[in-house]
Amino acid sequence: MIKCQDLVKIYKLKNEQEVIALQGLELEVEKGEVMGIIGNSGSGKSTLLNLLGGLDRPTAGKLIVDGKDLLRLSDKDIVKYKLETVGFVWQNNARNLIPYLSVIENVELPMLLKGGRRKRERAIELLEGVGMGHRLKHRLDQLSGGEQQRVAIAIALANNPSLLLADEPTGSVDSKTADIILDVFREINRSLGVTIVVVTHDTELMKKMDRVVAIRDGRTSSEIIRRSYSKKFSVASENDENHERDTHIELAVLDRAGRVQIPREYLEAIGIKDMNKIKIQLEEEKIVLLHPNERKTGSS
Ligand SMILES: Nc1ncnc2c1ncn2[C@@H]1O[C@H](COP(=O)(O)OP(=O)(O)OP(=O)(O)O)[C@@H](O)[C@H]1O
Repeated sequence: MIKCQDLVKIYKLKNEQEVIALQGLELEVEKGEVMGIIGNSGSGKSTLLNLLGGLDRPTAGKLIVDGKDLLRLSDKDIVKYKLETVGFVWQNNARNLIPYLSVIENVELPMLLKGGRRKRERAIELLEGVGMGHRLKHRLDQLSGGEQQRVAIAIALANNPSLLLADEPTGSVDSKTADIILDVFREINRSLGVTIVVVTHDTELMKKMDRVVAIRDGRTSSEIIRRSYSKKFSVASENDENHERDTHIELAVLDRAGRVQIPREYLEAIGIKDMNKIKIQLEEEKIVLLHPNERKTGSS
């Protein structure tokens, strides 16, 4: 569904300076996955979401979504892509909903823009699907935060997108509401087969994703994969016991040049700080990383 290879995004600032927001990001997302993206502030999460959503263009690399090459699409095709292939749910509801329209009119609007038919029936169907069938005539300020998010999901689904992108969809609601929103995502994923990519800081939300990809400094650095999911897609071997702690495994991402990003905490645990070299040894079937002054292997 999504293939990013060596994806680069450089923002040019007015004073001629450049910001490298993504520097060779690698990511593949299967059709029908529910995937999370995590990362520190400034790591490039929103930049990635904007590129996936066709709101901004990559600087270099490869970005294919649903068979469309986003580096090569014409401006006209990008408009079509935004209307037909992707749906967005933002944290900020002012961005999701038009305040002076009713709930049902908000859901009808994207269909109107696309020139679709059966708008009213489909809008009702969608709103019932997200548990908002009883609030059709309400306006934005008459809904709770969680209700607004559910309407936002219905709007995002209006034109039957194959990809749903959500930026911190539970960022401004309590944990119970966050749970309900996540259930809505799961349900639409199951019933409509929509691929869902969610940027989140919410650790509870992360636990419920098939896969969570961590971005560090504009690169994919590691992946946390649910065991049931890893079995389904055979991405990792395992000798597991069905223990709560064991339901996820973490894999570091290895790019085609053989680069791996090692989490700072791991480096600091072996005394590596402000250094640009590390000792690397091959031991039987293991690659061991050591402090440059370490003489014999043992800790890594
Ligand atoms: N329009 C822009 N112009 C210039 N620089 C930008 C622009 N948008 C983002 N950046 C920079 O690109 C880098 C990545 O930003 P991005 O917003 O993608 O990070 P993020 O991981 O989403 O952060 P946060 O969690 O704080 O939203 C940052 O250094 C940011 O300052």
